[in-house]
Amino acid sequence: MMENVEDAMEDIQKDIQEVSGDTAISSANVSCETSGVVAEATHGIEEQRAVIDEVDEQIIRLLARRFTATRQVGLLKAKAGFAALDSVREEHQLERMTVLARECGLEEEIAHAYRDFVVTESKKRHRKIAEEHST
Ligand SMILES: O=C(O)C(=O)C[C@]1(C(=O)O)C=C[C@@H](O)C=C1
Repeated sequence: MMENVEDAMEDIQKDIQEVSGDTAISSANVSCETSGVVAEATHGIEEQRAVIDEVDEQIIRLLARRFTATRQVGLLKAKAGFAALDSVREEHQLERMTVLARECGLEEEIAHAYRDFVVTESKKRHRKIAEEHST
């Protein structure tokens, strides 16, 4: 009887060892998987940030070019006494940018927000140029 109890205890201890060993192995696997996901995410984010930096640089260069062109338009408008706003031109721009956004898979509201920003800023500058021109 005593032997049986001892045998039973031994079996239980072996079971505990097996279970805790398995748990250690599976938690090791989980932490290995987790570090793989973290490494992949870190690498992927770095790659995309390089793309973002390149795009931002191009956008700033293009914006500088656009504002140089609109400044010339502003000067010509001021000389000729034309208004800063040309609503027909703005309507065409809106239609064109809506089509472009759709073609590129860009949300229309982003294209419209961009257009609103640049056109509003360029009109502010036109008005300032006109003021300077009249004084
Ligand atoms: O095309 C013009 O007439 C401009 O003055 C340029 C611009 C623009 O920034 O694109 C700005 C104001 C006008 O209402 C329309 C367009």
